[in-house]
Amino acid sequence: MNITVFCSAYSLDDRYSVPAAEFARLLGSGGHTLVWGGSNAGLMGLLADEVKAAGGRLVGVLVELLAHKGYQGADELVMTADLAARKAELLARADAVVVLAGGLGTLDEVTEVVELRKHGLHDKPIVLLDTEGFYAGLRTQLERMEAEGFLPRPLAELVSFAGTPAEVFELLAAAS
Ligand SMILES: C/C(=C\CNc1ncnc2c1ncn2[C@@H]1O[C@H](COP(=O)(O)O)[C@@H](O)[C@H]1O)CO
Repeated sequence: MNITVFCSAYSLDDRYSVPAAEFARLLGSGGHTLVWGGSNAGLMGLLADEVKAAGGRLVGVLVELLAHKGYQGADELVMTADLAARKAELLARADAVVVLAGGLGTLDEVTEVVELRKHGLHDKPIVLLDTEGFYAGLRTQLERMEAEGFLPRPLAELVSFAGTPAEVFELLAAAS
């Protein structure tokens, strides 16, 4: 399975880096391909290192602006002209999308893929790894949207939340 992952470009403490590394090892040892932003920065670089060490394949989707941060050792690197084209490529290449802890870049990416799913423009599963309750606030906001009529479809049809890296793969298996 090609799994597109969105996550922080910053180095984070063990609360986030340990589950991210565990997730990466499960991805690699499961014979999956990591599709990601192609960077060696922060959690993105850690993820790629661990997937590679576990025997997984790496497909990086870079944008020209950040090409100097490109990960050395990816099996495939795709260069896109701008951030919008990169987001489209990251989704096009995905069988599923997994979101680890991240900042505004990650939030932008997850919002877009959920919005596209809301409109029926793709049906790829989207799973957020809710490490340390990092996405509790986002989940509360989405549940309020659902409860108060802001969503045309049940929230459960748009996105799932996993508590552990292993649960991410259970949810992906159940969705396929
Ligand atoms: C932080 C630094 C460089 C950032 N380089 C990036 N290279 C590739 N992809 C990136 C980069 N920064 C953001 N992204 C994308 O957004 C997500 C991470 O953003 P966040 O704000 O940290 O959550 C990630 O999924 C990427 O696709 C200098 O060291």
